[in-house]
Amino acid sequence: MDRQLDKIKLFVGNQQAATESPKTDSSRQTEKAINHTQKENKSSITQTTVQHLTGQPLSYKKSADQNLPKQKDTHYNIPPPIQIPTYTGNKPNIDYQIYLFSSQQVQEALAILYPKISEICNHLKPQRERCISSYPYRMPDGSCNNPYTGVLKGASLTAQARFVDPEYGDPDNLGYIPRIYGKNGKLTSPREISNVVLSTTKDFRSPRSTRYTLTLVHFAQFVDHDVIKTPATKIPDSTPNDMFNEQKIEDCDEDCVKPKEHCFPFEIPDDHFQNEFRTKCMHFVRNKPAPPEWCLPGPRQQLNERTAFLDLSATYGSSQIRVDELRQWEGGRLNASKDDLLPDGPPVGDCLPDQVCFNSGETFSFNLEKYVAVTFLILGRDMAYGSNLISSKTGHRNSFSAYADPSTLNEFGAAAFRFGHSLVGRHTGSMDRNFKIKASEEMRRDFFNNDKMRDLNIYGPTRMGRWMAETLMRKRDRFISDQIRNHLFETNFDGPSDGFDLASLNIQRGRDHGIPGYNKLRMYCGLYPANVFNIGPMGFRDHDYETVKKLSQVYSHPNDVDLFVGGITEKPSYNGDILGPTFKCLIAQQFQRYKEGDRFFYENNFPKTGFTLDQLNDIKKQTFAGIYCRSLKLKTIQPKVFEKGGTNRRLLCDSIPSPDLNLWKEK
Ligand code: HEM
Ligand SMILES: [Ca+2]
Repeated sequence: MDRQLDKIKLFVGNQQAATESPKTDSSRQTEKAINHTQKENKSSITQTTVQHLTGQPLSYKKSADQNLPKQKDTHYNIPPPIQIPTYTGNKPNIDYQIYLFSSQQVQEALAILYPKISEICNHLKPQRERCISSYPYRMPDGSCNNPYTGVLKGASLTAQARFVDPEYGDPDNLGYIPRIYGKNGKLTSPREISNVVLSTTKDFRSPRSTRYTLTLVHFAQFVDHDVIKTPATKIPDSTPNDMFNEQKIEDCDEDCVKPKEHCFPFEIPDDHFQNEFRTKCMHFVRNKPAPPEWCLPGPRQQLNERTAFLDLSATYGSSQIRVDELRQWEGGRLNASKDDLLPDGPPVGDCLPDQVCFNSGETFSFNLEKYVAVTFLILGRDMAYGSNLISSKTGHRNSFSAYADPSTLNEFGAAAFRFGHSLVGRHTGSMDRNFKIKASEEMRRDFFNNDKMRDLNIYGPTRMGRWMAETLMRKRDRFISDQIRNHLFETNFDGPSDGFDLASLNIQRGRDHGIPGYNKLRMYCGLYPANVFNIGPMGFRDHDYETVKKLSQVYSHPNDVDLFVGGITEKPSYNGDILGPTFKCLIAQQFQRYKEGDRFFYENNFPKTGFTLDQLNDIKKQTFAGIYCRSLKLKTIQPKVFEKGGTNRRLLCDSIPSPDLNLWKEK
């Protein structure tokens, strides 16, 4: 560890620390390499990049000559599903093979040095672990999945990709200023948009789906946490001996007009948020900028802390350190507490100050997942087939392409896959073994609170699992439950609300990331953009009249409509579908990339890294219901847990297939 610290000090220019430490051959080599690169690279990094990368704030006041983001040529062609990476053109003259930093070093260095990315950018272009293409397993940080065209494709701590170029608010479109201007001036406050377009009332709440259960909602959330986690900007601790500590930024709600560096607060109109706890300005911290590809000048990008691959990194962690921490080191098992819950962890997780937090890669662990099943339901039959996402019933099928880029896309994480926020209801509940309600409470008491998971008498995973499998989710529509739209992270349960609004955060997050308007992404998908606020052929073809009227109250031009708002308010493509066409297109393309960009995708027939035919066919027999039975120790469950009704009646768990572990015995 000490040696690693020394190397990291070296990155920040702490020469004294570097000379005092005992040097190994490799650290000498690294030092030499860094000096060499510094010389080589000086000319290729412009002043603009450095300013951009250090996140220098500019005033948010619009200058007189500030032009609106330039409109690019519109096109109606459906783009090719996979973008060929452009790794050839601008590659600076650096021998990347020299940099054999481990993923741990990369993580530690990034943690210390943010937001001073410019300083590390030249040094950290790691060839993480040396790639051996015959190594049969995934690397914990996702590196080396593609040893042919990019060893870091899809790896944790790389920049999120994009469908289309970002549109920020500063004249050079570099991202000092988030997207704050629309066609006719400043964009409306996210909270106002949320109040007008996305709110429920006491008398009107989103209707329930007639088919899909809450298991689908929270499994989709689990998938989301496997493929993306975008870190917020934090202040590195200035104490020289405690460089690993980062401080959360807490005071972003002081000034909405001239916000502090890294802050992007938004105005709150006259509503119940204005009370003794809150000012007129909602706290919001910008997400961390990511080192751009090859450290070349370019607009601000955002990081992904998770591996983009569907590799259960939410359970196992996205780095070697996390994986090692979570293992029992006996019998190939993960750590667990005595009740088979996750093990207790340090008080740094997402839990209340007086609670014992759980320790996991992310969240409660399942062992074998069928991601494909859920994409099928979310995307609908047409899109799932069209995007090569359907698995055959038996047998191998190669889908890997060395040119596919599996990185999670910014528009997917900041907008499209947040569609799940519309499916969330109002309660957390539990059911007894007869699937009768045992208890239920408003969800607002449960944010960061793990009491219900630990309460094995009334709630606990088993009873909550039954409740999720039996309870229908809300329809995906423009109504977001007041539990997350007014009471997110609330602490003052009985007095005036001091909660957040998740819908506003989604809108503001899109602007923080420079996500262009809804129309831009429609055009990317080959769909007609809306030019006027009506539902005719020139207008919002995929919306209903009432919704378009509301959009026109808060946006002065259709091009201004935020992607999250435009997508979440679309009508479903077909009767019975969950999504409308725009989110369907973006999510389908993302999942196609996850599949085709993953050398370890379970159906691939590659010697050494693939499953044998018997193993694969056995995996294909498994269902999520089986995982429910075994993980939650259930007696009965319906065979399709994401759905309810029809012929999908509850069965004894004994009749649901279990994996044959003999197939995995080393011979
Ligand atoms: C009660 C349920 C949920 C709560 C309380 C919740 C809360 C949150 C919060 C607080 C954020 C960060 C907002 C920001 O500042 O940008 C977030 C992000 C996100 N949520 Fe949810 N969410 C829930 C359910 C879901 C579901 C069901 C899905 C998907 C099906 C989903 C998908 C996402 C995605 C993709 C992100 C972006 C993640 C990232 O970039 O790090 N969420 N959610
Ligand atoms: Ca992952």
